[in-house]
Amino acid sequence: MTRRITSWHTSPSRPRYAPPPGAVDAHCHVFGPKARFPFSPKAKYLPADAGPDALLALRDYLGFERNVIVQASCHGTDNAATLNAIARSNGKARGIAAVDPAIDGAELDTLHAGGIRGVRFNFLKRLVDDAPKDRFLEIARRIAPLGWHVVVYFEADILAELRPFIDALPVPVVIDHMGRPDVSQGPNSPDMHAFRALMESRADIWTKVSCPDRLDPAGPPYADFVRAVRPLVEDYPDRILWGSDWPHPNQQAVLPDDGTLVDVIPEIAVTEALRKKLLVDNPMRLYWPEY
Ligand SMILES: O=C(O)/C=C(\CC(=O)C(=O)O)C(=O)O
Repeated sequence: MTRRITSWHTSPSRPRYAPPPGAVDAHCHVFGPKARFPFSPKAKYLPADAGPDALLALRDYLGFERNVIVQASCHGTDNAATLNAIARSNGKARGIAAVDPAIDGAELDTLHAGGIRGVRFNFLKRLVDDAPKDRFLEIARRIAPLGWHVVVYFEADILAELRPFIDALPVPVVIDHMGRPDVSQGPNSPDMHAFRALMESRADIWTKVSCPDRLDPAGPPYADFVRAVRPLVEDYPDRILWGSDWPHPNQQAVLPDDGTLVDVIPEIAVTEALRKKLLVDNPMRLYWPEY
């Protein structure tokens, strides 16, 4: 693995849809820059640099005000690149870390001071070597006093197996990309039923209604994604978040156009009130509760 990959569009279109003032892109990443923030020896992909300058420029270009930067697996449990990007944002970014179970209280406090508000548990076998549930539960117990939450990333085929683990998490839970359902099966598919059962199981589970590019291989205008996801937005308006997923790790086969992704927002959240919850009120409640 030596060739560094570019998974993002270098000249995305300008979206037709203008997000409301204060809009938050609640799922994005940074890669490096590698010279300062080397990738993990265990990284499953080796991306080109996609650092804070590019992220913040894209934020402005797309009409957003804030970012939630999620530690990408290529940086392992060294959160320095994510912390650097948060520090560069002038208070307009917060983050989600990946941590080792051995992390001590002082290190957690340092992460909190640097803008981290949760940890991510990644269950995708192509991205991580192991995902030890018992150790993840230990971490979740450790972060509870900080008021943090956990972000869980998995694919639909392991949701049933993960349910006891998710049920046992003692802090709020955010599910990435709705647990990657097969959206081509529509809004009433077995995947969507299982996911809705999870959303019903407790009041503090949230989800990101994001990544049409990953979930809908038919591509723009992502009609299957819109058909499957719109009812979810309407049924859980206070527990949904949206994220661009820039720089789209591993999406180099078909580079997603970020402007087109933003234009999906009014298709899944069809009223101004829903869009304000999705893009402003909900992420602010979770990531900037002091406002
Ligand atoms: O960020 C995403 O949504 C998805 C990823 C990458 C990732 O999560 C990581 O590297 O940590 C993926 O599916 O390859």
